[in-house]
Amino acid sequence: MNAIGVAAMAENYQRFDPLAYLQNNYVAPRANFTSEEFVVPWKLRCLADAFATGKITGHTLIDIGTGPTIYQLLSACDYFEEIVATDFLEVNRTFIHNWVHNEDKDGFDWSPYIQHVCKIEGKGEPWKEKEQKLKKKLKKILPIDIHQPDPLGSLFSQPADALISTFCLEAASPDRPSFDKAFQNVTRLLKPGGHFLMIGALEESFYLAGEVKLTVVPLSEVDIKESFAKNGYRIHDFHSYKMPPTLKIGVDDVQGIFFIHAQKFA
Ligand SMILES: C[S@@+](CC[C@H](N)C(=O)[O-])C[C@H]1O[C@@H](n2cnc3c(N)ncnc32)[C@H](O)[C@@H]1O
Ligand SMILES: O=[N+]([O-])c1ccc2c(c1)CN[C@@H](CO)C2
Repeated sequence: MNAIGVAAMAENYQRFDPLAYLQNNYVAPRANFTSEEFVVPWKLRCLADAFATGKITGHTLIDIGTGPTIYQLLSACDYFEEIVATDFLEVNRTFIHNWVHNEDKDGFDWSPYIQHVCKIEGKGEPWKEKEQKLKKKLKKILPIDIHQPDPLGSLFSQPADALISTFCLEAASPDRPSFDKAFQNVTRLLKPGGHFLMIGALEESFYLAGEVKLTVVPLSEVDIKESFAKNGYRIHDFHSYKMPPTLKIGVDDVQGIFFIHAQKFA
């Protein structure tokens, strides 16, 4: 592991501003719910369709690098008893805690996301019911460091039934070797036969989150498929989204987004 690069990354993340990050990525123009040509509905569709297969289910789902967002858990909450959110930064863990416990006076309005997911899931579920269900299942919000051999430390003994991770590994690693090592580290958190859903950035080298500019490991579609294959996964599904010029708004240099559904060999 590139200890100096990882330490520099950790230092940089101390200036990560959750609200700025949310403003950059989770409000218009990127969060336009009128068409799946926009990136956020595209991401929600990928997740809703993956869980609708019913193949991804169990007791515990761990979200690796939750950040200040919960959209990635909305379709999962019908299929797991317990959802574990994790993040490197206390400011993000507190952000999620405040949302779960309705203490988020200066929080973020996730209702358009919850309403959209209820609509595309087509079960006629009232959005406030889904919101309450997720809050009830989000039982743990833990510190994590993907560069540690045991990312959750002693906080988590038995492997999880499934993992989800969105924009974390490539955005938290200083270089490709560190990314590959982090991939191995998080794979240890998943039981054999468990499913892993990942959403991430394609060919991105930086992103902004307030005053700070974070470096990102540029990944191609081949890179990410290779990472899963060489770490003992079978790829069930892969989709990619090309970022339209209208959504290239200066907050990063992302070229596209990938969605992958993989299963760890038993
Ligand atoms: C680009 S954000 C992704 C947030 C959210 N999952 C989403 O979909 O927008 C990257 C996240 O990785 C977290 N992170 C940074 N370094 C990390 C590390 N060493 N281990 C785990 N997470 C880390 C950051 O705190 C941040 O929340
Ligand atoms: O278009 N989006 O919906 C979207 C959402 C989150 C993020 C990006 C794009 C690109 N940058 C990553 C950080 O590496 C975070």
